[in-house]
Amino acid sequence: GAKWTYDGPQGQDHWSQHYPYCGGALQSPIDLKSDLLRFDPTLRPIEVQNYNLSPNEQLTLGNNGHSVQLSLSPTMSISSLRNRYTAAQLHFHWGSPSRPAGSEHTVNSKQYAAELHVVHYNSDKYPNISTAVDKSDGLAVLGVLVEVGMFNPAFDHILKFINRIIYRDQKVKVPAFNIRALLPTRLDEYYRYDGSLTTPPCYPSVLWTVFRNPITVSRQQFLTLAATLYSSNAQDSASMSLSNNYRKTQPVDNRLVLASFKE
Ligand SMILES: NS(=O)(=O)c1cc(-c2ccccc2)cc(-c2ccccc2)c1
Ligand SMILES: [Zn+2]
Repeated sequence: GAKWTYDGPQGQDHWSQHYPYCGGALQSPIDLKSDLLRFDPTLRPIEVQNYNLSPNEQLTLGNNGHSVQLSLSPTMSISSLRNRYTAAQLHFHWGSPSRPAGSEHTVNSKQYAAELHVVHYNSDKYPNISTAVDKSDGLAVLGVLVEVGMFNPAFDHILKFINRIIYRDQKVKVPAFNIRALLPTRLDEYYRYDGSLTTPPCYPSVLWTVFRNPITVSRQQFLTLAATLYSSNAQDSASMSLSNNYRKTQPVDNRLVLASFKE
C-alpha cells in the first residue's frame, strides 16, 4: 500500500486519509487507566505452546521499514483462548536514543521504553493470516512492555543480528531460540480488550492481551535497538533513522478494559 510513516505528511494523524479504519472505532493502542479497568475473575492464565524453539530451526529477521520483525514457527500457538491462535511474527515499537519512551500501550499515562508484540491468528477459523487479518475474531496479539534495567539474554538472540538488517527490506536467517524467554514470568496477570492493528490498515481485528509486568533490557541493548536501524533502503541517498515507531494512544470510547488481576 501507500507508504505511511509515524511523523510528517504521511504521519499517524493522516493515516485515515488512505486507511479509513485508522479513523474508525476500536483503535489501538490505549492508555490502560486504573479507574477504567474491570477485574474479570474468568480471565485464565495465558498458555502458550511450543514457544521453546530449537536452535536448529531458522527464523527470518527483517527490517520492514517500520519495525524489526521476526517470523515465528507455525508450531507456536496460544491454547488458552476460545479458539487456537497460531503465531505469525513478533516485532517491536520503541522510542529514540535520546528519549527511551516508545511503548504503544501506556499504564496510567506512563510510557515504557519499548513494546514487544507477538502476533497470532485464529487458525481454528482461518487458513492463514491474510484471511484472518481483517476479521473481528482474526488476530490475538500478546503485548509486552519493555523497560531499561537488567540485561536480557533472550533479546540478544535478536540484537546480535540487527546490524545485518540496518536498511529497509533487508532480511537475514537466524537460529531460533526460546521465545517464551521474551515474555514476562507471570502470564496470569494481564489487561484484555478488543482493539486493532496499531499500524495501517488499522483493522479492528485484534484481541489484545497486554501483560501487567514489563520485561527489562539493558541500556546498551535499548540503544542498539533504537540507534541501529534505518527506515530507508540501502539505495536511498538520505538515510532516515528508524525510531519513535509508536502510535499515540487512541480513544477507549465505551470499550470494556478487563484485568485478570486486582490492583
Ligand atoms: N502493531 S501490531 O501488532 O498491530 C501489527 C500487526 C501486524 C500484523 C502482522 C501479520 C499479520 C497481521 C498483522 C503488522 C504490523 C506492522 C508493523 C510494522 C510495519 C508493518 C506492519 C503491526
Ligand atoms: Zn506492533
